[in-house]
Amino acid sequence: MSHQIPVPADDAPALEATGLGLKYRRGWALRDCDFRLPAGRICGLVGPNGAGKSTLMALAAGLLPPGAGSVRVFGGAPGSPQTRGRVAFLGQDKPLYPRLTVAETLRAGRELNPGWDQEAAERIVRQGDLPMSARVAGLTGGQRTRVALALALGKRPDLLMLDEPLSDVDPVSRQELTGALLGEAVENGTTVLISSHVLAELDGVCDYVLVLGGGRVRLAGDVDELLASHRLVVGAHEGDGPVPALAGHQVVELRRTSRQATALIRPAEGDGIPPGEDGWGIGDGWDVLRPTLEELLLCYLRSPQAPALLTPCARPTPEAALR
Ligand SMILES: Nc1ncnc2c1ncn2[C@@H]1O[C@H](COP(=O)(O)OP(=O)(O)OP(=O)(O)O)[C@@H](O)[C@H]1O
Repeated sequence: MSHQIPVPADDAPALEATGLGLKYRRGWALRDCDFRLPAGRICGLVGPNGAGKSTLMALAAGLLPPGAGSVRVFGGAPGSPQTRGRVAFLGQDKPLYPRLTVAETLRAGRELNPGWDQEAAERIVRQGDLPMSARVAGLTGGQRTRVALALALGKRPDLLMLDEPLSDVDPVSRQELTGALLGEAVENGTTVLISSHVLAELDGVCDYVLVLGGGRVRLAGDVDELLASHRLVVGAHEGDGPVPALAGHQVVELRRTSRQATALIRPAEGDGIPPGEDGWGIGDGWDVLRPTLEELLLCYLRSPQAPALLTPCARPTPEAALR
């Protein structure tokens, strides 16, 4: 089926939040969140339980009104007629009608969504060997997830938000579905925001990350820029005192054994990337390694006190703050 990809009138980011917050009775679920997700990126949303990931997605989907600040979706208000058709959100509960068959579920998707892509939706269902005639009520949790994903992709959204979508899917199907999802996203220029606790699965998949902790943004930006502006350093060091080799750097995390210290560091000032691979000035006897995305994320998750870092493309524009 032909589908015209809506081209934004300007280069509005897929998501832009300024001072975004939401408070429940027990306290702030999300607070003072500033970040920007440019269109076309595959962004991993990471954080410990209760960090605010689902809350952020619900706000961006227009399911909850912000308690403070704002979030814009392609420059518009979440849930508004301007943005509703461009966004698909798959929450953790994956609501489907149990009495409908898979075919009837996809037909409902077609009737409700003007830009419906039947081929894409059927492809996802068929790859799981799911009979179109099967009733949703008789499907396993993983099979329901597949149907829910087919519905979300069939909508051909410009922004696809997936809240731990594959938690009940077996490892082989998980890998296959991730590949299919990304294939569709890259082909259509879809922006994807995907939350997951499986950090290894985000490596090689995401080109952007957003890390939340305690309802606040801890880390946000382009994966290559973030990896380039951090180093894992490993060297001999005894005792609990300061590690002289790390002076002049921002230490995100420092772990010690009796004879060795391992640290994730970044430049002390701003977000500058030291010039060249040997520009870190750590000194002889230390291994200076580029971290993997999983290592970088784990270090930030283990060190909630580390100062937040947003790469330049992840910072909201000054105009956004005035809206
Ligand atoms: N409906 C609600 N009523 C009251 N508090 C809520 C509600 N939903 C979420 N919260 C609280 O808001 C905070 C953020 O929750 P949220 O579900 O957004 O976190 P999360 O990062 O998605 O967690 P998880 O990884 O466990 O899914 C938590 O402290 C949670 O207890």
